[in-house]
Amino acid sequence: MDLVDYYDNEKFEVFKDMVTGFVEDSAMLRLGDFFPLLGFLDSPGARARAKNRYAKLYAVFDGAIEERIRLRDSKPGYSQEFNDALDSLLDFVNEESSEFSRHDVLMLLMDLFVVSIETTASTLEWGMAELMHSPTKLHKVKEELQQSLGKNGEVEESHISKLPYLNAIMKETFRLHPPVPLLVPHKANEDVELGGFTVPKNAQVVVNVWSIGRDSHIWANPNSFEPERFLGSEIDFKGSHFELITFGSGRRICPGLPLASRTFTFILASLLYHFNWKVANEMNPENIDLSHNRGLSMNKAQPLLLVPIKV
Ligand code: HEM
Repeated sequence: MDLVDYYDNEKFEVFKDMVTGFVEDSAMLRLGDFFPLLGFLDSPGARARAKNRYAKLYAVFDGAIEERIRLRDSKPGYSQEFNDALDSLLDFVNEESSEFSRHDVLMLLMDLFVVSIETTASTLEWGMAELMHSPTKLHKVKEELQQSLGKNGEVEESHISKLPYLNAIMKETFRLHPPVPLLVPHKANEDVELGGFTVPKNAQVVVNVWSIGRDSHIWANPNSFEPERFLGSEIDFKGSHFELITFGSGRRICPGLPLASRTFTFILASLLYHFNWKVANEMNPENIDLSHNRGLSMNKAQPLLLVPIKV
């Protein structure tokens, strides 16, 4: 399903603005959602703005589904012209006694495109920014790639598990820059004793993974980007090491974890193996701004502007 035309920059920009605008407005909304008492601090109109953006995104996906259904209906024996995820999902809806509806397809696509794009893109931007800011680490990962892939190789998924430094960079990026810093609100099913406190039944529980990632009782030099800390370490982000739960843990752990981690490493490896990079506007890499934006989303305050140089 093509929501943006790769060669139509304008259409791409419109869609990108819709997604980023929706995420920004939702992040602003969240203060009152997480801490009801602080709801009065929420920007007036933010909820209405987010609703409006949501409605626009909804219309884009609804339109794309409608168009595909029309195409399928107009061609008897439609032979899956696109043969993509949307075709498979619609086939599934059409199966006899299927409990999966067209509305479910729409919601799934919204999750896939909105939740997954922003989170993965944000961590990739942070990973690149941290590496540009630390030339020795950048050099180290490029060397690892060169040694593993040789001179004229192609990055394949099968290479990734054999690149320990690249994997350590991913974990370090997830630790320092979790794109969902407070996870999503959970509710206690029953009274729970936790670290000497009682969490009463039905209490809303907010987990601050951002501060866990920067806790000096857990991590040495917590604010510093040091992928080396993960070399030879068992700590992973798959939900059983509570010092690194960027994707949550337990039953509601992010279902996109396998896709996100593969996408992160694959794209980062490809960008670093095939290109050298310099910061735009002749800026010294040491001066890259590494601050987060205001609000509760953890995007970079200033977008990272880099110029690729083909290797
Ligand atoms: C770096 C990338 C990502 C991060 C850090 C991330 C993180 C998270 C977190 C923290 C949650 C809430 C977990 C909780 O309840 O405690 C979540 C939920 C979710 N994520 Fe992700 N995510 C990422 C990418 C993705 C991708 C690629 C997809 C889809 C392909 C995805 C789909 C979802 C969905 C559908 C939920 C809701 C699950 C539920 O409510 O049971 N995420 N994610």
